[in-house]
Amino acid sequence: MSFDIALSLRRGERSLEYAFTAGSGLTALFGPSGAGKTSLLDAIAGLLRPDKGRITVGGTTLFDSAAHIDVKPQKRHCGYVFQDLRLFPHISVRRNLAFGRKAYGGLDWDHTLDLLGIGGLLERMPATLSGGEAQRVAIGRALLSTPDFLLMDEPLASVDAARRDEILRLVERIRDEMRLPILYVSHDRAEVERLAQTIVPV
Ligand SMILES: Nc1ncnc2c1ncn2[C@@H]1O[C@H](COP(=O)(O)OP(=O)(O)OP(=O)(O)O)[C@@H](O)[C@H]1O
Repeated sequence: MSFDIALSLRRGERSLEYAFTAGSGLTALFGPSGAGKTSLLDAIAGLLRPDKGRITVGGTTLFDSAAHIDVKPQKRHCGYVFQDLRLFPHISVRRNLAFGRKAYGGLDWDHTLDLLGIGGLLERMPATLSGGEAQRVAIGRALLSTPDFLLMDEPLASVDAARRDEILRLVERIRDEMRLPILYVSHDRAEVERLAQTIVPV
């Protein structure tokens, strides 16, 4: 089982509830703006504490209020591609990618740069990148930390129509070659139907 989730959390006045299980491959969280997709990703990454419930990813329990389990964010081994990317603006692409990278036993650097087509961007600063380039660097940073699973929050949000298909094909390659559990947020039905093994309406 990739994801086994049953939890409730509060955001301001709102109470959000989630319950689903998903097998291997890519699982899409699909729903309108404000439905609570990002909040769930934050809870799985350990950035937001649920009121109660359970989060199990790839057989590892990350949070279980009944059993008093709450694994620290840095111990969850999660690659998170944020909706707003959050590249560090003051350091080069190379240093952004090196951040959090495993020194030994990590993903192969050259292969990852090749896969993402970002080898030529290493000395650039994030502010000089196009939306699609910045998106690929953010995905690269998440992958190079050699995560146990990936959280991707609308990775096509800052990508123009011409680059859309390129990033979609990239996500398909990551899904098929790396075989990580992936939780992928989108509000685009065609995108979700193309990519996902499991679709979870939120
Ligand atoms: N810091 C906060 N304080 C109070 N309410 C919040 C906060 N962050 C989010 N919310 C509310 O929680 C709900 C879920 O927000 P969330 O960002 O998870 O939705 P989403 O489905 O990811 O939306 P989008 O597709 O627009 O990114 C929304 O109603 C939002 O207004």
